[in-house]
Amino acid sequence: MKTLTAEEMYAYEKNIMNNKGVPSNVLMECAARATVKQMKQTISKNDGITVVAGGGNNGGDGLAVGRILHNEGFQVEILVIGNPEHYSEQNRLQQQIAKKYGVAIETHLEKIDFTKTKVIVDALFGIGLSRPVKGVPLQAIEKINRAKQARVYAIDVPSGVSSIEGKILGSCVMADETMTFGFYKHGMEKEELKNVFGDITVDDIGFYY
Ligand SMILES: NC(=O)C1=CN([C@@H]2O[C@H](COP(=O)(O)OP(=O)(O)OC[C@H]3O[C@@H](n4cnc5c(N)ncnc54)[C@H](O)[C@@H]3O)[C@@H](O)[C@H]2O)[C@@H](O)CC1
Ligand SMILES: [K+]
Repeated sequence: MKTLTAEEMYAYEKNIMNNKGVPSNVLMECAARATVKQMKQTISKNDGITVVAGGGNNGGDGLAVGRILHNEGFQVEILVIGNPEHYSEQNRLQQQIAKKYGVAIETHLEKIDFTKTKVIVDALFGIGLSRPVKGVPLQAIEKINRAKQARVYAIDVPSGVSSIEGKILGSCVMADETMTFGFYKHGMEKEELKNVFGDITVDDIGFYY
């Protein structure tokens, strides 16, 4: 399996954005729609869906997934974790859109009941993870992993897996499925990490360089 490191993936995305003129939010919408399409093969309308989003663009993907599913009649709640001062531009935009469509956005981990939700979307960290997870994000990862009744969909990579080093940085989400974009990410080629990613689907999200 050919995999790309975070650095190679950022360079690829940058080329598409700068040299082909495809805006970041277009890539994000395509990534989100690809994720929703994959999820709809296994989820049903009665399933409660909890999106756990970070403050970066991986969180932006999660927010877009949550908003699309909400608009299609699914029961969705979104938790956004992170310092509001550090939300990425795309993350802010996705929060604004989701709110305007009436999606419930929570920012306190303790307000979310992980023991009942049937579906969890892990959008805490993607290829931007650069150090071991601590504090509230770590608590969120632990809560996700304890929710055995839920099917866990990781966006791009399970949070806690470093696509820079191709390994787990301390602790990570154990996903049932991982939806990744463009290329497989460093770490996915490793046999010993197979149960971290679950079933992996790669979607080209429609753009080539
Ligand atoms: N237009 C784009 O750039 C696209 C981005 N995509 C998504 O964007 C993701 C990458 O987004 P970002 O570059 O914003 O990065 P992430 O969303 O993966 O990470 C966000 C932030 O977390 C911080 N961080 C790193 N390690 C941390 C830790 N241990 N604890 C707390 N904070 C930590 C970093 O400073 C980073 O700014 C991809 O994985 C993919 O899901 C996709 O939407 C495809 C298009
Ligand atoms: K993730």
